[in-house]
Amino acid sequence: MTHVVIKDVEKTFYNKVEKTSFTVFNNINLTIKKGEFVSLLGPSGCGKSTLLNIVAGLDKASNGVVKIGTKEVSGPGSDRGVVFQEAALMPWLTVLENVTFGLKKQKISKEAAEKKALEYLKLVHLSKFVGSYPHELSGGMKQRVSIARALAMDPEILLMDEPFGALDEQTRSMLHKEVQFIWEQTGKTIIFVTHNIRESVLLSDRIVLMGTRPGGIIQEFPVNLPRPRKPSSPEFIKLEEDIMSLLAGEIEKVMKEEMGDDYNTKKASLLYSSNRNMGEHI
Ligand SMILES: Nc1ncnc2c1ncn2[C@@H]1O[C@H](COP(=O)(O)OP(=O)(O)OP(=O)(O)O)[C@@H](O)[C@H]1O
Repeated sequence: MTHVVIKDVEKTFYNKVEKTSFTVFNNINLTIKKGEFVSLLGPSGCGKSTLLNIVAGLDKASNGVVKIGTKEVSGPGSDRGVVFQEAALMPWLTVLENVTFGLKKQKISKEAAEKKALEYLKLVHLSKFVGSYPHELSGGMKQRVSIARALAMDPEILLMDEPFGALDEQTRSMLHKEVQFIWEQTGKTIIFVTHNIRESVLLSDRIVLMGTRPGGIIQEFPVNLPRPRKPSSPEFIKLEEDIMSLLAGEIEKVMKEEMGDDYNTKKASLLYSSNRNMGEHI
């Protein structure tokens, strides 16, 4: 069943002071099924976050429409929960209070809100930390609170914008397992932004590769590997390499543009072949 339809979407930013405009992408067409896990993958600046923000209703498309079911997106809504790279928890509230905070707008009793929050905190394995404050938690734990907070609102769709981008490798790997578990348990539709090829192959049903200058969808890759996936398996490595080779030119384009005279092909290939990150922090 179709869940999200992105039709002919374009985004152009206007700079009113300099009277210039910049089109991030145009003609984005994408259909996502109910319960599907889709990754938006691409080099820095290709517009992954912009597209996710348009689906979230936090930003407006310059042209085209986004529909959730039959309803056109015109702003944020409770049918979509967003998880950002930074957890953005309220430091003066406990873990439990942070999760129940968003539920206050829903017309449910305090007890029911707490029951719901506890249920999702259990799902992300934080039952022991309900009374802790954000500064007492690790980065990975904070991100799990923010996932629980989004899930407690019971959105149909979870929009995740590089949720593990700021975490160390071990924590990231643990959260990959958690997010797969959550997805299997809840059956949510997930749109997941990343520039990490391995992460996208590990998690998604389908990878939507985006390129830049001009921005758009380059290719879609269905990932038909059985779960749990093994990054060491030949099929996994083959898919990573197929994606990487397709995008090598894209990354080079971005790096050349951003580094100008400092660009060095040898250095670039060393930087990006080891972890298959596509132009992070350049
Ligand atoms: N509010 C804004 N005004 C002007 N330009 C913007 C605005 N937001 C984003 N951009 C530009 O749009 C382009 C796409 O940005 P976006 O953050 O969506 O890319 P991304 O693919 O998510 O990158 P990254 O992986 O680095 O987060 C960039 O060139 C960025 O500078």
